[in-house]
Amino acid sequence: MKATKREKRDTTEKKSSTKEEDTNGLFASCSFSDLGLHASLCDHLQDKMGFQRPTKIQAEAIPVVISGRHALVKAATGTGKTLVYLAPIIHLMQMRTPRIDRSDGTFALVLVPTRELCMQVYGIAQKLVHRFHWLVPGYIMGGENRAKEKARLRKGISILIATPGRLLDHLKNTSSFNYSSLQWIVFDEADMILELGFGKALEEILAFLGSRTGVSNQSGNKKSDLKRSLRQNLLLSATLNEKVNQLANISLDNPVRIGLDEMAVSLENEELLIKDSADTYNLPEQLLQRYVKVPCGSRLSVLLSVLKALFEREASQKVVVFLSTCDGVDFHHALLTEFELQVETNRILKFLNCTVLRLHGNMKQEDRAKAFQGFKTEKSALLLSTDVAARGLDFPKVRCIIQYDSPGEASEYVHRVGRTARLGEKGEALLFLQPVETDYLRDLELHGVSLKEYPLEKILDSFPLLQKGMKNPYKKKMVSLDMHPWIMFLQRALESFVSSEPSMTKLARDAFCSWVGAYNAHRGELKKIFVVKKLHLGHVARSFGLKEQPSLVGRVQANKRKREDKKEKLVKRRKVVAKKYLS
Ligand SMILES: Nc1ncnc2c1ncn2[C@@H]1O[C@H](COP(=O)(O)OP(=O)(O)OP(=O)(O)O)[C@@H](O)[C@H]1O
Repeated sequence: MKATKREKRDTTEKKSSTKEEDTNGLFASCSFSDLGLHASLCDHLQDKMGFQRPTKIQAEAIPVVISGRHALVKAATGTGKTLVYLAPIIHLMQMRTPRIDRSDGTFALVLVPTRELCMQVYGIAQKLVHRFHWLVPGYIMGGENRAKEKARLRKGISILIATPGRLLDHLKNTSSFNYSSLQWIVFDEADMILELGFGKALEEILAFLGSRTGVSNQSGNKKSDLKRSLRQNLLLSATLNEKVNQLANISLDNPVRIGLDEMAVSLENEELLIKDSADTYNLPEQLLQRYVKVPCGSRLSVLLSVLKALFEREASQKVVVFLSTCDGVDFHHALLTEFELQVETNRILKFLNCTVLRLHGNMKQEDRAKAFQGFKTEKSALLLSTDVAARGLDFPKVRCIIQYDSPGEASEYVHRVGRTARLGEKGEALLFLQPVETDYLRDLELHGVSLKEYPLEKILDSFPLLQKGMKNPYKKKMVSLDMHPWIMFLQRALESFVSSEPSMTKLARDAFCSWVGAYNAHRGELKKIFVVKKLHLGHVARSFGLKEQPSLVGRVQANKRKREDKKEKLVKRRKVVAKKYLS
């Protein structure tokens, strides 16, 4: 007898799931339909999206979401948390009778910290509603055209993905935005939303939408005859910690805790309390985590050498380098795109032979979107980014994460490295530290993260300069890394390249000044590890290919003025908005 399509699929599923369970233990042994999801949705997940089985976190959390309970979900990066909320919400929405119509307004709201994540979640929602054409996903976010967003909101968006600032803007100013039927609020990367300073905005948003009960300030005006259901709120992140306590308490009602062990959470005076002990983070087991100790003056040459070694080892691969500032991204992007090196007499070669992309918050929205999509689809590329790419972004097949500028808190480290080794894939991460910063390793260890040392000498010795009979003094006596012949050669070439082009020199100077500012902005305990006064600013300048240290005085004041101007403009704008809203 011929096997049916579903039987054939079941056999394939069994085979692939056994393999997956053997290799990484990430997947559950049940199927999506065992979790109670609608058959069409399960078929779509399997046939069109290639998801044969739920991951363990999906198997545990999806039934909870279907049950209607509020939930707090903590699970490692790249384990499929987006589906944890989107699949059951779509399942519940498609079941409603009468059918949801877009004119009924928004039923589910997903709040995310960044524009790129907003686009990404929207893309997944679009795929998941494929067989339920009456459900309309949409997004609103900073940088987009407000008038177009207003028009989309007027037509109706059933599943709305939003960044908090822009959502608040529409709640205040778009009267046609109908959220009277809102049933779900999801805070994806909840801790990051708060870290970005959106705490007050979230409180205002919840005041508009009704925090736990689902009684929003529009509920009374509801025109549709749909039955009002109770609100269900969900909070998710790989690093849920004590910082989300307040948000959890105003938004969640007796939540189910998933991935947070009993010891890490308590109930005090009816208030949920996530304790410091929740700060131990799970990282993908297969992720190779290393650090490299580099004196400040050689940082740039070592970065370039590591990148060259990576792309020469495997021409086709994707690498992300995290930097602390937008100016830093711009400078390194220009440098890595244009820098050439004379390897032999009359032979000049491009130093890095790969596509180099950049991403940061000061770029125009269309350039940001282009870079984000570009890095998603490229088979081989290098992405230079600030922390806008650190959270939630799912770039396929990223092989290596380099944290050239150190992250702040351990949670930032976890999310940055989480862009690789996703869903059981291989991945490696490299953290740059100066000798005076190595206490940071201890800080990471307190959060359950431990790193091995990277074999830098071996990599540097492999470059051609040494193979041509040059002596390596570095090998014989323990002199500084700055004296390694390859590093000396490269540093000279970099300095002459940066000084030969005025535009490049300007980029380097700006990047230097911003870097010092960012270094000085470390908070709390980290201020004791990253101490500007311990740095030799001349060596910092060398790490931007500058022969001399630029003056910081005028710039620091100019930056301060710029910040103050910006603040003033913001206050003015808020006043205008408030006036409009109150009148
Ligand atoms: N059941 C599944 N089977 C196969 N692939 C899956 C499954 N669930 C999710 N994925 C894929 O796994 C990848 C990671 O998913 P997702 O981005 O939701 O992870 P995450 O846990 O939210 O990560 P982060 O914490 O970094 O935001 C995505 O490419 C997604 O398409």
